[in-house]
Amino acid sequence: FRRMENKKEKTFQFVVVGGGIAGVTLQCVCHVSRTLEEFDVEEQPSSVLEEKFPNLTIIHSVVKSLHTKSHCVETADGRVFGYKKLCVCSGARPKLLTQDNPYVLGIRDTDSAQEFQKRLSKAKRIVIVGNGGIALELAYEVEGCEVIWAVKDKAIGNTFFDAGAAQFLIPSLEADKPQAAAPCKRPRFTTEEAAPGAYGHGPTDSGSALGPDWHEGIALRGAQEVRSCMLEYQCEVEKIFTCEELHKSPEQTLRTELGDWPVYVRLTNAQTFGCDFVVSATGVVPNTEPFLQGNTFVVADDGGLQVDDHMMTSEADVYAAGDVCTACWEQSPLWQQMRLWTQARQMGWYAGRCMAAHILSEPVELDFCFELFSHITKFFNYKVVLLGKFNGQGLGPDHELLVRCTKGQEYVKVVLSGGRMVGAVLIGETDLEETFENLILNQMDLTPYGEELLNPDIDIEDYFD
Ligand SMILES: Cc1cc2nc3c(=O)[nH]c(=O)nc-3n(C[C@H](O)[C@H](O)[C@H](O)COP(=O)(O)OP(=O)(O)OC[C@H]3O[C@@H](n4cnc5c(N)ncnc54)[C@H](O)[C@@H]3O)c2cc1C
Ligand SMILES: NC(=O)C1=CN([C@@H]2O[C@H](COP(=O)(O)OP(=O)(O)OC[C@H]3O[C@@H](n4cnc5c(N)ncnc54)[C@H](OP(=O)(O)O)[C@@H]3O)[C@@H](O)[C@H]2O)C=CC1
Repeated sequence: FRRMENKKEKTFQFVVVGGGIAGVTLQCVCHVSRTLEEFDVEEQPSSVLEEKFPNLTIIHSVVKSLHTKSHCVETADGRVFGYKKLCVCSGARPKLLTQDNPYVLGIRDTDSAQEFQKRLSKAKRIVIVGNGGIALELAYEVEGCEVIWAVKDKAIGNTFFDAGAAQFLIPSLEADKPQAAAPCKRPRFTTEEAAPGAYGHGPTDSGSALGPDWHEGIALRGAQEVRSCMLEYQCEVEKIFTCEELHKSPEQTLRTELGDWPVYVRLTNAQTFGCDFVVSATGVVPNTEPFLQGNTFVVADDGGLQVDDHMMTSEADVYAAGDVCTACWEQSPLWQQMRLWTQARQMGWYAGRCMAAHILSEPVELDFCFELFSHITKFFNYKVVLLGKFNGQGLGPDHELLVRCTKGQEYVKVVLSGGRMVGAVLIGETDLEETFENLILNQMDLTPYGEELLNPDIDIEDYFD
């Protein structure tokens, strides 16, 4: 304890670990409705930020260890900084199918996206494993390459929607893609030359996570003329093996059938595919190791640091926000945590408010943004809005669904519980997000409207105005 005390170079009121939330600048927050927001994110040189905020000091180094008892952090270059309040925003890293296999890639930050792009440019066939955000994006975006997409479930996109929505989206995988859209106006991410030991090049080995439109600035093109996507449903990876291993196999016919590839993937449905490489799009693990070791943080089942309704961890004066934490407060019946940019921003902002309020001994209430889950994104070139318990999460059989679908145009699903709207999935330009958000928030009894609620001839926005 005394050794650390003596080593402290300086003690700050607030210390934030991680440049995802702390280091990005919100340039333009555009409120789509009360809880839905779209925003641009711009990476800026730290000198610009320090000039703009004279109370801010940016230290380019990996935090190697945290000493909660002596309230200090030690960086990879041996510097020690004290804190009054600390917020851990160290994000997450891909939960890969297998570690240290050069043929298995994960995508998280600019470096890993560039590595993927480089490998893809020479690839004729890739296997994508996973059924969440990254797999959905890649299966649609990758051009000039044969894609085998292995999913555990009966339908695509299980983390974001149900089988009905998946069915609506599937034709887009098979169809020719629309002409390239107008270039996206959001600023692109670039990798700055970082000092040795700075995050992204040090022991944590990863930069900040990518976000919306990450693939629009880079060509995701393989070495074939055409693209194709073949889906393998309800299967997992049984084994990944190299061509050397295959050649040792006594089964001559298998070797001939599979052809020559650098790597092979055997799935649990007894299918084996050769490919140039495998993308493991199988979720994330919160970045708590190794720098939080030696403390007594209470960790949730998903590996995140448990935080309460003031974003406080189990260690005194240590807060956490974003992908690294797991929300363990009594949650609103209409909200759930998902490791998304939107929630990382909201949590970071709210943690900052709580830290300041605690220093000033002021009360602070759980922010309104945690009342209702809302996410706006794009899949297969469709706008996708998810509200509340959009997949009937945690509702058991006690809920009703209303669906309206126009092929190639829109998919609207409403989740009702006890006659009240508790969730919705809106795909396409439905223009319903604001009205539905209000109906979910005000919990109006919608029983009298029955299926008319989704009658396309009724201007619902006008009706409930
Ligand atoms: C390919 C991809 C596409 C995505 N698309 C979307 C999307 O369209 N919409 C959406 O809402 N979300 C999206 N996400 C998810 C979103 O990017 C994350 O949820 C969000 O960025 C998490 O923010 P964060 O600040 O918690 O973590 P991160 O952005 O990962 O930031 C953590 C930071 O901490 C630093 N760090 C870690 N350990 C240390 C240490 N010991 N010392 C110092 N620094 C450290 C890291 O270098 C990093 O800079 C996407 C993610 C990926 C990978
Ligand atoms: N547009 C957006 O909003 C986007 C958001 N993101 C975010 O970025 C992060 C990383 O994305 P991603 O990696 O796609 O993570 P996700 O959590 O979105 O999806 C992971 C998927 O992999 C499945 N899975 C987990 N383990 C295995 C396994 N061993 N074998 C086969 N499948 C497995 C999961 O199934 P199960 O759920 O059953 O465990 C789930 O379908 C996520 O937080 C995601 O939300 C990423 C891209 C776009």
